[in-house]
Parts: sequence; C-alpha cells; structure tokens
Amino acid sequence: MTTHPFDIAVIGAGNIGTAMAALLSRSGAQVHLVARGARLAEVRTSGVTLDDRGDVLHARPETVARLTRPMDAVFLCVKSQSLAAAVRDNAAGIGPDTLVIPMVNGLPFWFFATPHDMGDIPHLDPAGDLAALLSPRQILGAVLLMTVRMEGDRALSSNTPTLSLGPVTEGADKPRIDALIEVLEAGGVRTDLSEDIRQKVLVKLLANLATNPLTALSGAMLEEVGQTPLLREIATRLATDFRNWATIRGFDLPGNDWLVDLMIDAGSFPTSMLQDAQAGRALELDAICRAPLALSRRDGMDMPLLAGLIAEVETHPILPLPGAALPAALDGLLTHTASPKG
Ligand SMILES: NC(=O)C1=CN([C@@H]2O[C@H](COP(=O)(O)OP(=O)(O)OC[C@H]3O[C@@H](n4cnc5c(N)ncnc54)[C@H](OP(=O)(O)O)[C@@H]3O)[C@@H](O)[C@H]2O)C=CC1
Ligand SMILES: CC(C)(CO)C(=O)C(=O)O
Repeated sequence: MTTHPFDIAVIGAGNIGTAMAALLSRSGAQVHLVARGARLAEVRTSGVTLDDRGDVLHARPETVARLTRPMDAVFLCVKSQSLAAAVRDNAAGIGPDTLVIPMVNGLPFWFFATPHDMGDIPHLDPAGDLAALLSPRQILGAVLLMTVRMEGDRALSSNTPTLSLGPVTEGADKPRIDALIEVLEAGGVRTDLSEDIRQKVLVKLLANLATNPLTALSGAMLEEVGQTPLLREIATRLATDFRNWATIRGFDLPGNDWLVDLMIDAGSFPTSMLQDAQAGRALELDAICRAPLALSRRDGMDMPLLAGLIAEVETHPILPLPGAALPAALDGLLTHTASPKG
C-alpha cells in the first residue's frame, strides 16, 4: 500500500504539467513539480496558476530540478520525444512500485507491452531507455482530454479535465491505482479506470493525427479545420486512412462526423503542435505521425496523405506557412497523394 500523504511528482512545467500541478495540489497530496530553465525559477517564485474559464486556481507545489527519492506516482508531462530524458534525469524518483503515467499524445511507447517486455515501435524510445528504466507493470496508460495553453505564467484551460487511465499489462498495483484516482478526483480531474486503454489511445490519436500536423502547416485553429472545406477534407481523409489501419489491428474507431464535431466544439484552440510550430519548438511528429505511418506500412497498408503531410511539414523551416504559400501546398497534398479506399 501507499504512504500518506500521497507523494506525486509532475515532471514538466509546461501547459499540462502546470495544470496538473495546480489540480493535484488542490487534492491535498504532496506535489513535487520538476521544472527547468527559467520556468524553474518562475515557479519557485510565483507557484503555478490554472485559469479554467475564469475559475482561477493557484498552488505552490514543492518545485525541484529533479527528483531525489521514490514517489508514489509520477506524471510525465513532457512532449513524447522528451520522455526518455525526463525518466533518465529523474530515475531516483521512480522506484519499482512507483506508478508512472506518461501524459502524452501520440502512439505510446508501451502500446505493445507485455508483462515482461515493453515491445518495440519504430521512432519511439530509439535508444531503449524507457524499456530499460521502466517495468510495463508500473505504467498506467493515460488519455487526457484537456485543452491548455500558457499565457504568461498561467495555464489557460477551456474545458474540465477528463482523464482515462488503464494498466498496460496484468500485475498492476490496484490499491495504489485506486488511491491515485481518489487524489485525481479530489483535485477536480474527472478520472475513469479503463479496461481497454489502447482503444482510447487510438481514438485520441485519430484526432491528433488528423489535426495536429495540419494545423502546424496551416496555422488554423481547430474549429477552422472543421469549418473550412479543403482543411476538413484533408483532416477527414487522414482520419479515414488511420481508421482503416486500426481496423486491421482489430480496433473500431469513431467516424468522421465525430471528428468534425470535436474540431468545431474545440473552438478557436491552437493544437499543441501548432503552439510548438509558432514557438519554433520541435514538433511531436514521431509519436503522432511517423510511428503510426511505420506501423501501417509494416502491416502492408500505406497512408500516403499522412506521408505527404509529414514531408510538407519537414520541408518548410518556418511554420505555419504564410497565407500565400498555403493553398498550393494543400492542393499539392490532395492531388499527389491518392489514398486507399476507405
Ligand atoms: N496542450 C494541450 O492542450 C494538450 C497537450 N497534450 C499532450 O501533453 C503532452 C505535454 O504537452 P504540453 O504540456 O502542451 O507541452 P509543453 O511543451 O507545454 O510542456 C512540456 C514541458 O516539459 C518540460 N521538459 C521537457 N523535458 C524536461 C525534463 N527532462 N525535465 C524537466 N522538464 C522538462 C519543457 O521544458 P522546456 O520548455 O525547457 O523544453 C516544458 O516546460 C504532449 O504529449 C501533448 O501532445 C495532450 C492534450 C492536450
Ligand atoms: C486539443 C487536441 C485534442 C487537438 O487535437 C490535442 O490533444 C492537442 O492539442 O494536442
């Protein structure tokens, strides 16, 4: 069982980490926030602030540059390409019984894990650090439905956080998971324990794969993708190709009407990949695009539109594309990338 108060670490003090640290602090758990650079100094001085549609939550978690003793649970709130470094840097905080929750978008490195093996997915965990440092039994798969962006030092959220958690193999520590869910609920995160976290991961990935790279290229907000015929056509074709691949793997994913509703409901929100493009930061292309594309090819089913979109995003040093260059790039994508029927 766990010690009390529950020791929870949040690694990464960006959008999601700031929001999670504020929410978890409200639960009464002992929250340790791992930050770096200028953000470390900022959080040490001012704490964390979450503004959920005018409802402001402020907290002062213990803020550290890295963890030095094992936690009950560790939320990895970094981009997926930063997971291995975050785990390596904070290995002292992850004991054999620590629950580790990667709060990332994209295909997760644990997707094919069995109790004794993390599995292997092209582009994810290329050096094998995550497989070496973590046991599949301690990982809780997570799908977070939340739209957050930083404005100054406050995290602005536009919806109630909803989290699905699920063990990725048998042998998980059920009492500790139950205790964690209690903490999350007390902090205001609507949390469910999913019997099939892989299905939920693929549903979220459908949305991210169909929208994130397209918004990074075009600069469009989510509702704009849903409302603009050319963008909507590209997004729904990307989704169709991905859904067809998932079907081969035995998953039944929601249709394009669901996707369009989701985009329109999200309103004027810049996806996390568009936020990264605008800030000149690395894009989460490996987990959201390249890994699913590689798996579909492994299964003998290409996704040419996705491949073309990745190539477009890789070609242009400055994203999003300026207005004048965008129509030609989008037309080229649709003309030169015939999709399999779906
Ligand atoms: N924003 C959103 O609304 C949503 C995001 N997501 C997903 O959540 C995940 C996190 O995204 P988000 O919070 O937006 O990303 P951000 O880029 O805003 O935050 C990541 C933070 O982690 C820090 N970081 C990276 N590596 C380390 C490390 N080794 N030690 C300490 N800190 C580290 C970064 O610091 P630095 O700036 O110095 O690099 C940055 O502050 C992504 O997978 C994203 O796709 C999911 C749902 C919605
Ligand atoms: C909001 C959403 C669902 C957009 O696809 C997201 O997860 C992101 O911005 O990365």
